[in-house]
Amino acid sequence: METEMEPQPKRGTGDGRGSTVARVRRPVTLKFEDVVYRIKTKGKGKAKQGERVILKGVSGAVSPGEMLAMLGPSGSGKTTLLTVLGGRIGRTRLLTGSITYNGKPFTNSLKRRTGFVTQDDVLYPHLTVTETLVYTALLRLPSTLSRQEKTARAEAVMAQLGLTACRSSIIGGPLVRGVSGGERKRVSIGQEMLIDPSLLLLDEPTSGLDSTIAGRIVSTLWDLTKGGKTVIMTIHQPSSRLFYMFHKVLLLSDGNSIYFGKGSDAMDYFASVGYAPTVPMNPADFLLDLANGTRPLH
Ligand SMILES: Nc1ncnc2c1ncn2[C@@H]1O[C@H](COP(=O)(O)OP(=O)(O)OP(=O)(O)O)[C@@H](O)[C@H]1O
Repeated sequence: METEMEPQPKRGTGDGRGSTVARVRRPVTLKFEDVVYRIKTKGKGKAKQGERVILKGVSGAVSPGEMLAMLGPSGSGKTTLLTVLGGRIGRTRLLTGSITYNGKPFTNSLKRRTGFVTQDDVLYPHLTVTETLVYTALLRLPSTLSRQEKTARAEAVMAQLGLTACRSSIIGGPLVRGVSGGERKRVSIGQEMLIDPSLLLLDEPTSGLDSTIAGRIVSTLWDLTKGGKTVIMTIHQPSSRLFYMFHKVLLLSDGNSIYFGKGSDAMDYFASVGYAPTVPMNPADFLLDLANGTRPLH
């Protein structure tokens, strides 16, 4: 049976986190073109069922070694697009356009190499960080690997994500205090890292975290791209430091893509079409103002 395991990452030095030097064995180039997604809506009373267009012809591409951030106001379609790109919405008449992974449609083999971190983590509050990752490894990794190999994989992921210091702390929840929000998010990312995904999608991995912790998480994800992973995330309001870490940015406004390209080119592009801030500002804030239909500072 084929396993999806990659070589173990080498342990890093310095901050206790491992550096991701293992290359992805089967990198993924994702291209999406003119993606339209509709949902069915209920009419009031005797009114017939209608449809609402959530994504209105969105296009883009992301290559191995790149991190794509999807930005936009609340309700603009970021999570929906992430879910579509993660192969979690089946092809029906309601989803049209072309979405290819290395030139092919989403397959079961790709599903095994795809990690998806949802916005709301589902973790057991009474398990420790180590228990959470070891149990996930035992459940998710192929039976061709021994228990010892699976445990070693969990250990490697903990080192890679800087979780060693809190390895014996419980996760916690609303009623019982446990690890911090940033650590908790890293445990969720770790659960997906166990399968060593070629394609990693994350819904709001920094929401609710302060900018320093958010920065650490995005840096960790940036490190992952160096091994050839393809990383896509939705993000609400990144600081300018984070914004410039993204290789590509997709700005959504009411289901329309109003910018797709390098983060570092976004300001020049909008200046060239007549939209430039009159004082220096965080480019992400500027783009969100534009996506909200507010011309900043006017
Ligand atoms: N299954 C569904 N049923 C009803 N409405 C839906 C469904 N899926 C998405 N929507 C609507 O589509 C729009 C886009 O939702 P989506 O969650 O993708 O936005 P978002 O940009 O991720 O928002 P947020 O930043 O608030 O998470 C919203 O208006 C949402 O209510």
